[in-house]
Amino acid sequence: MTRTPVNVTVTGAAGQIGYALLFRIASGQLLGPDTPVRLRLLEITPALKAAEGTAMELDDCAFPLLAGIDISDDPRVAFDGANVALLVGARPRTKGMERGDLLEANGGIFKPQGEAINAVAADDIRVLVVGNPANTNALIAQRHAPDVPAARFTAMTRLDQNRAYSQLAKKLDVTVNDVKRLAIWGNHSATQYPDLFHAEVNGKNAAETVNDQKWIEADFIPTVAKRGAAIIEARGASSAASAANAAIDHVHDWVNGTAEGDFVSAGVVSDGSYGVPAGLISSFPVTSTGGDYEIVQGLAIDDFSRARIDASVAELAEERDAVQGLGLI
Ligand SMILES: NC(=O)C1=CN([C@@H]2O[C@H](COP(=O)(O)OP(=O)(O)OC[C@H]3O[C@@H](n4cnc5c(N)ncnc54)[C@H](O)[C@@H]3O)[C@@H](O)[C@H]2O)C=CC1
Ligand SMILES: O=C([O-])CC(=O)C(=O)O
Repeated sequence: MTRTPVNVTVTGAAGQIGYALLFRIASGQLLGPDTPVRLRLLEITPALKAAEGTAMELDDCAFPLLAGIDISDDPRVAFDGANVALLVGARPRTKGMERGDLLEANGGIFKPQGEAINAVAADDIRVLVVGNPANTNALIAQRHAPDVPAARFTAMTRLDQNRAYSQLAKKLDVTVNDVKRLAIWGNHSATQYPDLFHAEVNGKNAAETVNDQKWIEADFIPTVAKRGAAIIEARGASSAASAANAAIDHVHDWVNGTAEGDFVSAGVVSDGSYGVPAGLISSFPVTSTGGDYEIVQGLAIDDFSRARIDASVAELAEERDAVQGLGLI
């Protein structure tokens, strides 16, 4: 192996997504079969021992691409020289916690992490925020990294996209390989808008192929938007392997490029496209060439889609105002 290893920092490494994610990164699925990786794991102090256990298992896999593992509870150490950062660790909502409390607790995590990325990460750093509320946590981190191009901070809505692919494929009795250009708009929350009106199934418009507006409104959209809650209800724990899988998809396509003629979903900093206020981190249809996600331009938005996008973006603006009110950005 002659290439210099890529430094991949993963926060929340001892958590359940971390456990599903690290082995796939180390096996080459994140960056490709020719790219060695060095893992930098960030955990809170009480979870360091568990992270060490996971590192022992990673060693025991003898992955040819894994050039080393470092573990730390200090963001300035864990993000030092990071080329890719997956911000998974977050403060989950617990009983009796108000939304403001949740935003404040996460501000206490994502503000210092943004500052550390600004101070010590590599110049080509690319950040994916998975920890919820993902879009607003990404916004907090981005605002505390003024020297890093804003476009390098993204939030994960790829799991929502993958869920939408499966639901549509089942409905039409096709495979996910027949589906293209199915994107999520807005927030990674129950207000998100999975858009069938620009999606294609075997080259034909997906909404027209479904030809069932009632199913789209009463079944498809709520099923995708509330899938996370349904998994928690069924599994007694939130999505982990599927979330890790989506994180792999997101970074893989960002770095290696999206397929010609297709687009994917990612929470990226708005430039004002489609009336989404500039600066919000909102999900859009995006393509990547040359290592940059760019918002797909020129899609016609009808009244139905407009109302859905506006509702989710309004929620993002509320979250931004709340963290602004708390002095977090
Ligand atoms: N965007 C998306 O599509 C999805 C997001 N999520 C979110 O991902 C996050 C992680 O989920 P799980 O792994 O299941 O949770 P988990 O609770 O199993 O693991 C979280 C880990 O983060 C660590 N952590 C907490 N604060 C930290 C800090 N300041 N620095 C480093 N590590 C820290 C904890 O010690 C814990 O090990 C949650 O916020 C969850 O809601 C989950 C599924 C999908
Ligand atoms: O609500 C959660 O913690 C899990 C989540 O984001 C999802 O599964 O989409």
